Amino acid sequence: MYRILITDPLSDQGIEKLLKAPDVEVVQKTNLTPEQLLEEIAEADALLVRSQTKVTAEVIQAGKKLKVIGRAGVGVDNIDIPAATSKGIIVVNAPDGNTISTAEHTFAMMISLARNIPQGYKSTIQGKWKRKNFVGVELNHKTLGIVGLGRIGTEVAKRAKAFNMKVIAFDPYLTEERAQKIGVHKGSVDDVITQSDFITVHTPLTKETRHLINAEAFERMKPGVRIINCARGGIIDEAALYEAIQKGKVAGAALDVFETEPPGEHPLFSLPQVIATPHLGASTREAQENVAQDVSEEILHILRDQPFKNAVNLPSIPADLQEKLKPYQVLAEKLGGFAIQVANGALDEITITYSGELTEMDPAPLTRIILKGALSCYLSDINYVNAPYLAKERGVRVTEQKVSKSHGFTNLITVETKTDQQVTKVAGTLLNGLGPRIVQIDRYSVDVQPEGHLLLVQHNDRPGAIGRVGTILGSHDVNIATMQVGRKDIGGHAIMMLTVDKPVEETLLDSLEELEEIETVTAIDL
Ligand SMILES: NC(=O)c1ccc[n+]([C@@H]2O[C@H](COP(=O)([O-])OP(=O)(O)OC[C@H]3O[C@@H](n4cnc5c(N)ncnc54)[C@H](O)[C@@H]3O)[C@@H](O)[C@H]2O)c1
Ligand SMILES: O=C(O)CC[C@@H](O)C(=O)O
Repeated sequence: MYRILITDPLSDQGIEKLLKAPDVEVVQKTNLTPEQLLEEIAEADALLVRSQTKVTAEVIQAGKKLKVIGRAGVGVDNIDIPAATSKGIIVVNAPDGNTISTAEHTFAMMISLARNIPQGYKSTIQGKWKRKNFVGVELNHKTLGIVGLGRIGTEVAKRAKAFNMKVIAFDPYLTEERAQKIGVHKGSVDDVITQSDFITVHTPLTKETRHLINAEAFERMKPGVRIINCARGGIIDEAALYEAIQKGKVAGAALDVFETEPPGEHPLFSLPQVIATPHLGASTREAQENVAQDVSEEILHILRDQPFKNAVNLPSIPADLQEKLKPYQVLAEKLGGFAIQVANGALDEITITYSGELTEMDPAPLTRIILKGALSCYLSDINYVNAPYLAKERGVRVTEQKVSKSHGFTNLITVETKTDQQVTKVAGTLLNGLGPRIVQIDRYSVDVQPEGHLLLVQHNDRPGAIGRVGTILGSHDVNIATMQVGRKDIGGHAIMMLTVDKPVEETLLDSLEELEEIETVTAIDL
């Protein structure tokens, strides 16, 4: 039974799938204090939040069983992503479900701002009739500058076109082709800042976007410009905005989000040119149902070990690629485990080479699996999410490459490990109908099923060596299931690769290493 803790208000229809799932217990507790949250999270397999709950490193650390954090919405700035990644916890969001609602809210704010609707409403219901105080401006033929032409920015642009506005957009990923398709002018931040009558921001809050709209930007704007922020507080410098409105440079601002939320008695609210809503962009019945539904499905998929798509801390893999890579998963994980166990010393570097048909696809997901297989020999709590992170944290350099030459195999994965003592190379393939095989250990060709308990014996090729190894195994009651021998020259260095029926004890390894012709013996468990 999976325990899913929900700590912000969510649509009941949206979480219906969770409520009905036979393998899930849903615990809904909103308005928890930080101490209560630490207590509740201890037993949870999944945490589901909106933007209110602050999922700090401390909360993540307290989530002993936590596998996934779901955010019913886009922005994940209330979740400590690096802390989740380092603990191997997947963070999923619902990026599409509230796009339209937020774009519509942005538009509602822009029209309200242009026509002084909130101010006019307030005055009218106070019994006044001050028509000349609330003369507005048309959107028709005005220039709208959009910073961030992602999902919401694009929907805002489309609506602006319907209002006959000229749209200039800046987004580092905007191509000329896409701009033309949407019907916007691709510009620089400077173009947006200097040419717009209305400016709306639709980026996440990042190091680059924090105070992107600041005092210096306000200086360069057209007099009478109007500003809208329905993305994240902090993209606009609120103190600079206050100054710019006071000076008459900015005619007004419509804010749905604030540097601190809730903003309390903010100085901006003393200005009649400022209109505000309490982070309502995504607050529609439809959006809340969509995001809760999307994220609930993702959480169920993750808990049940099924494919999922919107992980924030794991690259998403297109469905067709997932299908192609699926058969290689076992090979990749076993090969990683095998490679690390035959490598002596402290690991410095892993080079993974993909050959044959694997060169025709993006093998990056397999690299994560190989790293997971390798590092789980030393580290607990490792998974596909944190494997690359933990490798990097431990100073292990990981290189991924593709080469066409596959030594006669349809597909081949070679893992070369470099430690402070040696370089070791192992290669594996997926044999049609037969499953994964290890086919190379250093210079030697082998054909080993990477499964169960294995013994790699490095020795000098002398008559009787194989027999003596067999006798010692027998005397320790260890049955040999399969055995292969590889050598390059008669009487030279050779290897034996044995599959045995039970784990090999340290005392047995010592007895084998006492044999004169034996160089090293390595037990491998897969
Ligand atoms: N007010 C609300 O209730 C509400 C609701 C939903 C989303 N949001 C917020 O709206 C924002 C946009 O959401 P979205 O779904 O469109 O996200 P998105 O990821 O689809 O789009 C964001 C865009 O910003 C661009 N960008 C990033 N850094 C940039 C920079 N320095 N300069 C210019 N562009 C930059 C990206 O390339 C991307 O195209 C997010 O911050 C999200 O959290 C707010
Ligand atoms: O949960 C909310 O209503 C806010 C959502 C919004 O800020 C988001 O980033 O998706």
